[in-house]
Amino acid sequence: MSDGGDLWAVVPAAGVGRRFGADIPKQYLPLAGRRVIDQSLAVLLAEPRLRGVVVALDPRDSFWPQSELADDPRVRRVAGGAERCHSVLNALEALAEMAGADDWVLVHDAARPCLRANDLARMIEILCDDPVGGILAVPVRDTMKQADDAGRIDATLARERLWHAFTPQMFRFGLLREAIAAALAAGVLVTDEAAAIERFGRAPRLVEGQADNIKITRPEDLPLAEFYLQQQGRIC
Ligand SMILES: Nc1ccn([C@@H]2O[C@H](COP(=O)(O)OP(=O)(O)OP(=O)(O)O)[C@@H](O)[C@H]2O)c(=O)n1
Ligand SMILES: C[C@](O)(CO)[C@H](O)COP(=O)(O)O
Repeated sequence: MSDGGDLWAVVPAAGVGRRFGADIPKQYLPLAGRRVIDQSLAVLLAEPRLRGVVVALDPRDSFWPQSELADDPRVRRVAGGAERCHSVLNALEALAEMAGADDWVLVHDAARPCLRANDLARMIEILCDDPVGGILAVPVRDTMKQADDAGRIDATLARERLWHAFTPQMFRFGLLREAIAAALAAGVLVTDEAAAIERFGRAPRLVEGQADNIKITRPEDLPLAEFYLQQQGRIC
């Protein structure tokens, strides 16, 4: 990296895919000739500045050994935790043996296989000189409503300042490890890394990316991801 620090990745992949409802965890479903997780890892490992990846897996995971990247020397595995934030912290603790406090870490969901290499490269170039770090994100396009407890509209939000937070989310290793540990110690189960950084009074940068960097969450997301990967010419 331009400042002399190294770049690492953490991939949370220990989820069970409850909302997807498949008979195997969604990160192991077939997608465009590979598996979801291998699509996501392949984009990261193709980034020449990346030193290594720590993948957080369910300790009961029996699917990982079949991954085409399981034997890649740049990939280490660690046990995930009950929630995504626990999995990320476990991976950061494992990374502590290799990463310095000022190294950069980007956290990318295994369930986001459509990340574009040029979005990743541009995000790294923009953030590597940033004093805080930031996230890949997309501005909201629809009018956004806030619901009351009865399922009725109780506010229309000013959408000009609303963004969808995606991954990767990229921060300095020391700051990120401390921020997530502090959030968990306070009982705050942050759903993304930026929320932990915000709790520290820092303002992560929003880096606009492509809207096709979707997270595979529900069944209808898989054919959409297949279409997006076809559009990107990434069908194997
Ligand atoms: N305890 C957990 C939960 C989730 N994840 C990972 O975090 C990413 C985003 O999480 P999500 O889409 O919520 O995945 P699941 O938790 O599997 O989905 P669900 O909530 O529907 O069970 C996924 O790559 C998932 O594997 C993780 O590493 N550890
Ligand atoms: C990290 C994330 O993908 C950013 O949008 C999202 O918060 C993950 O949420 P999930 O409920 O763990 O899928």
